Amino acid sequence: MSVDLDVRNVTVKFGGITAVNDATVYAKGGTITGLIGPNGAGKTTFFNACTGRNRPTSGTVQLGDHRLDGHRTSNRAHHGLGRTFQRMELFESLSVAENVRTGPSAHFSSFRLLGQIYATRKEAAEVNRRANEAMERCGITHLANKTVGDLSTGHRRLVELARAIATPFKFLLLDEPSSGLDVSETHVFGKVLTDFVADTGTGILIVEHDMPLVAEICERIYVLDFGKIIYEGTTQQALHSELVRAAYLGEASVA
Ligand SMILES: Nc1ncnc2c1ncn2[C@@H]1O[C@H](COP(=O)(O)OP(=O)(O)OP(=O)(O)O)[C@@H](O)[C@H]1O
Repeated sequence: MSVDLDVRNVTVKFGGITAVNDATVYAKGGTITGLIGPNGAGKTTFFNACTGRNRPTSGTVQLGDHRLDGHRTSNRAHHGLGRTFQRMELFESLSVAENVRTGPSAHFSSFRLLGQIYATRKEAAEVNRRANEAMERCGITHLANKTVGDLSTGHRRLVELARAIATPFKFLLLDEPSSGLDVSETHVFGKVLTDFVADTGTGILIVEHDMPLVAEICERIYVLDFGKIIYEGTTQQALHSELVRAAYLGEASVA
């Protein structure tokens, strides 16, 4: 079942800086929504406000029927809000399969009173099943036993994505997930995302600087500039908006 992410009037301040200013974003489940904007516009801060990593001075965050604001980060993940980070946070010395399994394994253990200690056999089998399916979806099954520290950036990005999609999240926030990929790797990455969303109904809100990828995969786009949402519309509308071009896309925009 798809759930929507409904974030309203979020403001985040760091001392005298207003990093996010009264931002409202509605991202529909089962689709990919883009959040774009220049460096320093407040995109990561907005994600952190959604996941509870920082404390907004105002605003609400709702996932489906659940109000998440006021909850700790772990509780928000428990309710199905997942994220990836701009800088990959993988376990370098573990294998690809072990890295991917940490996602669902940590998620399931958060539902148990005694945490990691008493995983049932059924649960371990489900973790394996999910990890194998995610690795297959991401085309990295052949790398399952390789050490992550030995992989290329492109493969590491796919491991990170596999870990996120192996976890039973209802909605994913992806922070510049294609950073460091070449053009053909980015195309493959985009296809994995669109297939995943279409097959599972999971919603994605993606922060991305790669405009061809945004144009290819996003249904709607929000544009942040100096902490404010300055534009919201379909991807085609956004790419042809004078306001968006002036604020962000400049001359090097995609048609
Ligand atoms: N912990 C912090 N303390 C103080 N200022 C911060 C903090 N985090 C972010 N900022 C400031 O808030 C503003 C928004 O930063 P943020 O990282 O959210 O932008 P961004 O759009 O994600 O940028 P980029 O595209 O470069 O990742 C910037 O001016 C940044 O310097």
